[in-house]
Amino acid sequence: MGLDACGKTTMLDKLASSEVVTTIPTIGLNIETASIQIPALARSGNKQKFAARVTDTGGCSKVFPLVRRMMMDDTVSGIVWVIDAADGDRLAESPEELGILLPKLGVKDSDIAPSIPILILANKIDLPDRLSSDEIRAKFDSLLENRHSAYFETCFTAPLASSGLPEAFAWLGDAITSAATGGPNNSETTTLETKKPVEKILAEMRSPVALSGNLEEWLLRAEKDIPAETLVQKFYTLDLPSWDHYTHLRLAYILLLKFGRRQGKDKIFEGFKLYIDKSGKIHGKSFHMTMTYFWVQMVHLGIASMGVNVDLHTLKAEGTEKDPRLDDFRRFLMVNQYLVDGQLWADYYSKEHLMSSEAKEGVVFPDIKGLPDVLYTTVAKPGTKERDIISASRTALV
Ligand SMILES: Nc1nc2c(ncn2[C@@H]2O[C@H](COP(=O)(O)OP(=O)(O)OP(=O)(O)O)[C@@H](O)[C@H]2O)c(=O)[nH]1
Ligand SMILES: [Mg+2]
Repeated sequence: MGLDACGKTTMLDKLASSEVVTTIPTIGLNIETASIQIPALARSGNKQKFAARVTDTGGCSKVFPLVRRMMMDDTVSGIVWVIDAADGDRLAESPEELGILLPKLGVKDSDIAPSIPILILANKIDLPDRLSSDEIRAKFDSLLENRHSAYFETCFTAPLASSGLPEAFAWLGDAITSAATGGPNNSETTTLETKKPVEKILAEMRSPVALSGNLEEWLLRAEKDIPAETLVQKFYTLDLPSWDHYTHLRLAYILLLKFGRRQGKDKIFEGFKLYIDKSGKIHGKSFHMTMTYFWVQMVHLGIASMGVNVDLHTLKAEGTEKDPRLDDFRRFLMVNQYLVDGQLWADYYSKEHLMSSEAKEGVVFPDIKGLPDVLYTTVAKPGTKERDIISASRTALV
């Protein structure tokens, strides 16, 4: 459980099928239940499987009364509470909602350590504007005092092995077993610990194995995805099926090709800002100018790398037929595989620089290395990684 848009459905889809599928907000009383099996590490270090029946409730607090009722009738072995670590605006709301729920689980007196273990998952740690673990823990400390709980940092959009989930569910598995057998864990008070360092999760997310896993998922997704024009239409009617890195790149690809560099870039800036402000689906996020510019630049470079019939600076088609076509996103991904790395910005910008208010409100130059230049990319040998090509001259910010 957790507030809306924190990632519950993404997690469930991931655990149920081991692949991330497109999510739309789980609305109202749509309560989904699925069986999951997670490869987890037992406390002993041995590999084990965690199997469970899990219910995804949707984050809307209107469903909470129903959930509470369900929990009283049903057997609840453990609670997984998900937090959007990058949603600073709603961080206070999250423990409040959990606080409303906990007394309904049969334990009214908070100084009795309840036997139901609570797994707190701070999700979306891949996002640069995520809160620190200290900030998050501070909000939950008093609520979880004397309760059997643990805190883990996760990224549901990362491959399962590096998502932090196996370690987190290993803890939950042990905790549930101990609670059932009245073992030593039962009397354990709150242990808010990060079991896997964030740096490790982030490094693993960028490892060749993880990125090739992402690429495989994305290629499958691109094969079955809605047509480009439908996506654009949904973008303008504020009704996209998801708002993730894949969707951002696909929109940038389509808009740059459809309208050319200058107009396409403006449409991306204006459209993304409008979508974040008005769609009502994106909480706690505001438009980030430099980040958007960075990805526009990367997608522009990617299109240029396709060796196609367009002017490389303006992205205007030189022939009558546009090549590549708007629906060639799959080919675009195959040529520009490194773009599945949502942390690519970290090669160019330090987190402090990118997260400064100056960078959010206007475009700033990178502080680690210059952005690559379109012209350099076009002379690169096939197979050369874009990230290896460093432009000596700083790209004009237009
Ligand atoms: N960057 C990033 N995005 C994530 C992560 N986990 C989920 N998301 C995105 O967050 C958005 C919301 O995720 P959902 O799984 O729909 O959230 P939910 O909690 O089910 O939301 P409701 O159904 O509205 O309660 C989607 O666009 C996901 O792709 C993550 O670890 N990192
Ligand atoms: Mg959902």
